[in-house]
Amino acid sequence: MRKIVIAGNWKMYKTQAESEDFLRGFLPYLQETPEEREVLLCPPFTDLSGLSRNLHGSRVQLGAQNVHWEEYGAYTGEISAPMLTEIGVRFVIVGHSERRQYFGETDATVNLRLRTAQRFGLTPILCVGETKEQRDKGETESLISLQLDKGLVDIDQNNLVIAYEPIWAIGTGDTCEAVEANRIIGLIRSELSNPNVSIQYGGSVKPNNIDEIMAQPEIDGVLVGGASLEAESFARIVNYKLV
Ligand SMILES: O=C[C@H](O)COP(=O)(O)O
Repeated sequence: MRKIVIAGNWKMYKTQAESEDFLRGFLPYLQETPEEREVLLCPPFTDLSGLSRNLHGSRVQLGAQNVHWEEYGAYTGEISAPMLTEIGVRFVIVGHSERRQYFGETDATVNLRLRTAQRFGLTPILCVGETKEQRDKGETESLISLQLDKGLVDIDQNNLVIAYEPIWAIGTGDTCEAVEANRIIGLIRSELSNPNVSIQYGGSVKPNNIDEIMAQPEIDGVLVGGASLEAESFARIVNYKLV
């Protein structure tokens, strides 16, 4: 049985005080959320401890936006898996296109981070996706295959979420057609040894397109950036309607 995982990736937004404000507005909406939907917030590192305390006893899980592959060491600016698990973090985003684009993340380092996340009991969310240029050249399928082949070496597919995020759809308002996202996610699934891995769509998911996206049979959730920053908008996404 594939799980529905709906995650908000706050990227580099929200101070600790702002994150607490968000929570006060957001939590009441979860009374309407069907039990089987897993709800996840991935805030900046500085918000994790405070949110972890405030989320105690709630159904919202916490995710980090990155994790280093070593358990500890002289790696200025990085964060380790035990530091995250100690404060109640359960998920971690790995290989987001912004990490690949701005911080030199490669499929090889993505694989190292995935391995370490799993070794310490975190569930990684592996992000894959193509640029506009790669899509225009017809390279989408081969590029994603390569990202999966290299990223998933020796990875346990029983403790994994994948997010398909076409880079041209991130933060642009230019959502990938739901049917096309469904097609690519179906292709991703066909390359996995475990067909029950939850596969999310990410890229300009909004309250006005969530119902159509979640109506697609291959799509098991969403990874939401901008629209997860405001309580009411993320609540509408989490409480999507079955159409
Ligand atoms: O991780 C989330 C994605 O990058 C999507 O961001 P967005 O919803 O602002 O397009």
